[in-house]
Amino acid sequence: MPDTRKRSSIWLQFKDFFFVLVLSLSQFRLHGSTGLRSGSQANFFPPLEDAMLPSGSFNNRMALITGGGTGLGRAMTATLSQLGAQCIIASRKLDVLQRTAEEISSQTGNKVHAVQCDVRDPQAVSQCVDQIEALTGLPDVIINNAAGNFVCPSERLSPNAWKTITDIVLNGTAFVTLELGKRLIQNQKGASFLAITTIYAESGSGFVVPSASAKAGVEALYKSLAAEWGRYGHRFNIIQPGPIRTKGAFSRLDPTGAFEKAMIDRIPTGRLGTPAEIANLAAYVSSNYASWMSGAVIRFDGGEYVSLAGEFNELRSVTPDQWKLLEAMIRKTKGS
Ligand SMILES: CC/C=C\C/C=C\C=C\C(=O)SCCNC(=O)CCNC(=O)[C@H](O)C(C)(C)COP(=O)(O)OP(=O)(O)OC[C@H]1O[C@@H](n2cnc3c(N)ncnc32)[C@H](O)[C@@H]1OP(=O)(O)O
Ligand SMILES: NC(=O)C1=CN([C@@H]2O[C@H](COP(=O)(O)OP(=O)(O)OC[C@H]3O[C@@H](n4cnc5c(N)ncnc54)[C@H](OP(=O)(O)O)[C@@H]3O)[C@@H](O)[C@H]2O)C=CC1
Repeated sequence: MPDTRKRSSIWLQFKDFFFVLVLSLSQFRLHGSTGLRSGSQANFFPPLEDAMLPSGSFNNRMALITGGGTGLGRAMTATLSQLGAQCIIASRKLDVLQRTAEEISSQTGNKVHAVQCDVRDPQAVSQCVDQIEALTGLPDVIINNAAGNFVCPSERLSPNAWKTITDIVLNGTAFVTLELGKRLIQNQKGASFLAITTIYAESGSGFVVPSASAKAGVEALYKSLAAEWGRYGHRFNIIQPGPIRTKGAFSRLDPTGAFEKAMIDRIPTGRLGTPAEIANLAAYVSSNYASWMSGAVIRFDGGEYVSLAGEFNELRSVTPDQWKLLEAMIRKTKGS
């Protein structure tokens, strides 16, 4: 490469790096390391953080939460445990699971068990279910929450990148669901199955194509089993969350923090969701208060999906004075 082109390419790379750095620092200054930013209309929609169901709603019930050591799975575990459930949390990192289990158990007084399991491996899933049967018996509540994801242009995805995400999300959910489903059927015990997907499972989305494809598969799996396995006492439901700040999701989907403002601007309720809010919804769907709910797909996103979908929604930024002008122009039109 000639010297001048080499120098200009290095300068471009430096400029990109500098841009990302400035962006990240400005995000940090604005929001601190953990703070939530929100639009002014968020004042209308304050998040309630306390458990919604009556205490004891999950007494004598066993709940398995995959990916329960972190983020949303951790919040769901905390809520179910607070409501009386004995919880089992399962994922790859045993140290993380054990720390979460101890913290939640000590707060709620109800035992939380930590079981190591890579949901991509059907043999590991079967052994994990053996362990669960020995610890608590088969669960009454199963929440398939474990997932993997990162933003990446599809032309940069390797076959293994595709396989990794689809294995965790679609195959992992299928292995856990089928293994437990079969054993529950054999034992004539009913259960509530809940899958956590995402709003783009329905629309598809560029730059997260393996996740979108796998989550759509999970939704097909759960709707199909809702129809087939009701006769065995099983319910299957789906929650599609919009953006809720967790380290796992935001570090992989919005690494610089630049995307967050755009998300909040388009969410009609003016803010991100909170882990406690989705935990309350998951608890309700998994509880006997929802025993007539099966095959449901619940979008829980502050209105983000419809906001993205409506062709004219950008007109929100038109001011009252501009509307006067627009209306006058439209009224002046005669005929076609
Ligand atoms: C802002 C939020 C708004 C909305 C959110 C909406 C939806 C959110 C959905 C979610 O699911 S968020 C949850 C996110 N949480 C996680 O992803 C946690 C678990 N993730 C992981 O453990 C890793 O990130 C993992 C998914 C990559 C899996 O780790 P593992 O160790 O098994 O894989 P490897 O590191 O060996 O990678 C496998 C394969 O993928 C390629 N790869 C990894 N990262 C990237 C990347 N950023 N870009 C491109 N490719 C990547 C990696 O190179 C390997 O492929 P090769 O072997 O090199 O071909
Ligand atoms: N936060 C958000 O804005 C949104 C999240 N979601 C969904 O919510 C759920 C929770 O995500 P969130 O809490 O944000 O992110 P996290 O990264 O905190 O949670 C993902 C969990 O999955 C576990 N996991 C990953 N790979 C495997 C594996 N192979 N086997 C077993 N467990 C695994 C991880 O544990 P470990 O590393 O120990 O294996 C981790 O606890 C996911 O299904 C995600 O798709 C959907 C829409 C929006």
